[in-house]
Amino acid sequence: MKTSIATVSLSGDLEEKLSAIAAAGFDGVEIFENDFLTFDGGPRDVGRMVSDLGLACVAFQPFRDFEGLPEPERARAFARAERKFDVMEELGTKLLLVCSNVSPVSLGGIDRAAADLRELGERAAKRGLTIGYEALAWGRHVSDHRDAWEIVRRADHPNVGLILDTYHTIARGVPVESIRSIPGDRIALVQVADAPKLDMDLLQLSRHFRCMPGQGDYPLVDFMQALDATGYDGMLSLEIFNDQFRAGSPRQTAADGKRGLVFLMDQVARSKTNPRGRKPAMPARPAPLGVEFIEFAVDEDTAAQLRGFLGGLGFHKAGTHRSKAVELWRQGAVNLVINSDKEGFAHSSYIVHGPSVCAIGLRVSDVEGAMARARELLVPSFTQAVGSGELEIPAIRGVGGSLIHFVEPTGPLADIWSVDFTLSDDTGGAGDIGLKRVDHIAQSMSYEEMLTWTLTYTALLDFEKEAQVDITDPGGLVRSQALHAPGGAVRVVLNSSQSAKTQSGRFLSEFFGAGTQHVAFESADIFATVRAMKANGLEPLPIPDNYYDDIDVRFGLDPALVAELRDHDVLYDRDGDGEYFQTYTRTFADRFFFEIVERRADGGRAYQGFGAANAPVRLAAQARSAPEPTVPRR
Ligand SMILES: O=C(O)c1ccc(O)c(O)c1
Ligand SMILES: [Mg+2]
Repeated sequence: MKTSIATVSLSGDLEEKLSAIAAAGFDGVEIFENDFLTFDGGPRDVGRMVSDLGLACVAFQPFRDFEGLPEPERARAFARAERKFDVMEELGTKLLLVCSNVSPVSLGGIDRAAADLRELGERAAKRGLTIGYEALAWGRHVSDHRDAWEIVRRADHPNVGLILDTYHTIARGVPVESIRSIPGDRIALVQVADAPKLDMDLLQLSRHFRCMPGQGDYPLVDFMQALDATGYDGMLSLEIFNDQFRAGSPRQTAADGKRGLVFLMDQVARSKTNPRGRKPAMPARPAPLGVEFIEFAVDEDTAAQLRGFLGGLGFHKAGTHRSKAVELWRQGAVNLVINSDKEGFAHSSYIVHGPSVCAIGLRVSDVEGAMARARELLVPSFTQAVGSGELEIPAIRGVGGSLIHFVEPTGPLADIWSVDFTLSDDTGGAGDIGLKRVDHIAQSMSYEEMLTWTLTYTALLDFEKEAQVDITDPGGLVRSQALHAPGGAVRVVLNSSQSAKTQSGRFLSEFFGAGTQHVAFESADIFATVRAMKANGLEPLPIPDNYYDDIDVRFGLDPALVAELRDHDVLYDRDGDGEYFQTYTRTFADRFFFEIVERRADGGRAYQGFGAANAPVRLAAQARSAPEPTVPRR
């Protein structure tokens, strides 16, 4: 598969865009006219920059409002086209993208449009050039690729081809199956874009909200399967108009684009109907099986405070690292690592962010497969020297430069603890409070990063996206994207906000970047857990009475249950599968906090959400509440 991307998809000047495109490993680039017009150099200079970077110049675009015009506009359109052909000759590109006319003076009529394209094709042929015709979803008379194809077919000229764009086809609801009857050799170029399912004007949606494959909701796998049936063997070219990307890092956006295309073609190769018999370029997505550990970067002082906090939460020290200032704390199946070593990754992370979650360990079905996918998907891996006899646990870079380590149920990575740690079941603390496992991990990031991480998690591992939700924080809106592994074995919630005043926003600005903001543990009996936690001197986050008065009527709950919720500062939610109970600690060092949840099942599977309806109550309570006094009272 050869890949390309239109310059309009990235921020920066033309030079920055082109170098980002080359760095992400694309084969070609579509030059957007605006990027050319604003460039301080001639078309030959642009052509040289493109070829020096090893890129092919796939197309020059867009050429607007051409077909079906009356005179004198028609003659002027041909003159304009000749001028574009001059530029293309110097640029070194063969293909001009002609998008369907939106002008109110255009006349319509399939044969008139076909005659115009045929004449333009004839003129292009004289210069060894080709034109490709694309139906814009908001075209005046042509807004459907089936009509565009009929025009191209009737133009019947070897230098006139069809351009397909996933956005225009899918946004308009044109059946992708209609692509299967188009001959692949008449398709000049295929543009690929994803988009969120939003009920809005198609032009506005296209110009501001397109996104990389896998970041939106469009059925691109179906589109590609239909395309494969045509025999099309040309470039897949990203054309992504997106306000965030125009403002973001061109390198990050370009890498996201490449990652999205690689993941898309991986899905096509793995689908049952795979008309071209494509072979997957990497192993299948490994399943996340559980959270093996959470590692905290601290210094000596905050390590002492964290021990006290975790002790109050019922954790006990269960091991000491053989060569580093690292401790393992445990409860149920939860492993927490307190790293106060003065060297290595955790220490650098502490220097940059302060006390923080610096790494997460995920148990996955295939560590080698995860690392192989990471390479193909441009996710950087991480290694650091380990002591002799110690395990090297494969890792990739996660959110905010933190690490995601991978372990697996069998083989050398099955038991990481007995290798690097001296294990001692010194219960130390006040005793178990009933925490069983990590239920979910919530990470805060900038708005721009949210799409990057949604795509990275889902492309790399078997995570499924849930619907995005907006949550009100006293400081602004927070957008939340949940991901879950099969059976809820691992759940990750990504939060971001454009406001610097929300909890998510403050997390980023005060602590230098994105990261894990809270970890939720599962209890089998949340009320008993809260009582045990209180007995240890750790008070849950106080929840206002108004909340309980409201849920009483909202869910029609038993008054005894409402009283119990109120007494324990436990929040409540219910979905079609069951009930959810949740409570929070205050924040530790103003940086991260913990949640305790209980998921109950009505019948089959348990409640699946995260209590989104309760999040505003929690956020407001946190905004009011002082951080946890660092060492809990005993
Ligand atoms: O938004 C536009 O005008 C526009 C231009 C060229 C394209 O290829 C396209 O898909 C949209
Ligand atoms: Mg297009």
